[in-house]
Amino acid sequence: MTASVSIRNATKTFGDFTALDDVSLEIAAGEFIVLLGPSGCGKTTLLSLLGGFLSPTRGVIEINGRDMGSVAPSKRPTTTMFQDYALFPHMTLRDNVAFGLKMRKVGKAERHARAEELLEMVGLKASASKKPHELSGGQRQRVALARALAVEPDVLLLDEPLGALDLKLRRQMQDELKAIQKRVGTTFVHVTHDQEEAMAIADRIVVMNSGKIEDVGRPEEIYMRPKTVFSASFMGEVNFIPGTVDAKTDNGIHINTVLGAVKLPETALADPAISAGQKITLAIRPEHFRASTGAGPRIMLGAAKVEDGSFFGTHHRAHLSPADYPNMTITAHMPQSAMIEPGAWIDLTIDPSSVVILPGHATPARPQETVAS
Ligand SMILES: Nc1ncnc2c1ncn2[C@@H]1O[C@H](COP(=O)(O)OP(=O)(O)OP(=O)(O)O)[C@@H](O)[C@H]1O
Repeated sequence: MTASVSIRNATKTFGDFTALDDVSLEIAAGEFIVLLGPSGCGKTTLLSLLGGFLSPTRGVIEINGRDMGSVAPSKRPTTTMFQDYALFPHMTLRDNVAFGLKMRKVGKAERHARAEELLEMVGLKASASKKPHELSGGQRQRVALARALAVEPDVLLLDEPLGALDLKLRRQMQDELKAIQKRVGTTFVHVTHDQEEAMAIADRIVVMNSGKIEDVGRPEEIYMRPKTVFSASFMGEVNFIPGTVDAKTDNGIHINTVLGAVKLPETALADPAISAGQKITLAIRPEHFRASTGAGPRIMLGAAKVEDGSFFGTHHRAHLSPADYPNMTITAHMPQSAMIEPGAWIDLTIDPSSVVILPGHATPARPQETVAS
């Protein structure tokens, strides 16, 4: 009913193009893994290697410790649910869900009982005798999920299964998908380019870029402690401040930035190997700025001028230009009570524990908007 997955040094080339480049990943039995990344980063290629629709050019795929190298897709303990989960239009929902069991020669009474059980789980038992055209998009998607689970795969592979749904339904289905996964305990590997979806459903998110894994972690780890500039910018909004490591001491990491010198705790390093003299980027989420001094440890980033601001109820969202580097735009969430008027000057401070020191320089000085739709 559930299985661990081991991907070791998997590479997939198409001619001289490398779609997947030396990817390794361990997935625990019963985990909900989300492969997240922009179009063309290799998510579907990786899923296809797991399902057996593609063979790796190099590397090994194991499911529950068994090498899948010579195992055909139909013989693998996996089922793939594609975005265009075509249900059979002439069949009832019951027969759609029972179809895989029929192919496996399971008797009618047993497969119908199992189909009804699964339809009940997805909230559609009362509609078992309906045909797919009588359903909404979300309901059809639930039938497709029940159908995929009917054959009891150890690993369910989902390729943008919610991509065809409108935003509201998609959010609702994300909650349902997560609840169902926890109930059945099957290992889910789910592909999406929607970072909110990844945050909502994943036990762990795998951030991919140009055929490589950039970052792996729980949603809060990826958001709060990203490992790379790409990962930080793909997951929500972030400000990048370029700098250089001046010195690493027992007392902290001394950094020169375009906004002045700062000292940060060692825990701020995304990679402990970052060393003195190296180019780095400070990543700061908009909600981690403070408008002025207050309780607790903080570092000053100097004065900044308010360019514009909007009131969001819980906070102001302001665009600021630092006095020391006016070409940079910083996006900051300021308290409700802050005086956010264009032209006003405020002191920018941050809690040092919220800053991440990333290796390398990010090219844009402007904050990265969320990439996902
Ligand atoms: N059969 C193929 N032949 C040649 N190139 C391919 C083939 N399949 C995929 N690619 C290329 O490999 C890269 C990765 O494709 P893949 O479908 O894995 O991306 P993806 O991350 O799933 O993107 P999307 O979100 O758009 O589906 C792309 O540049 C794609 O054009």
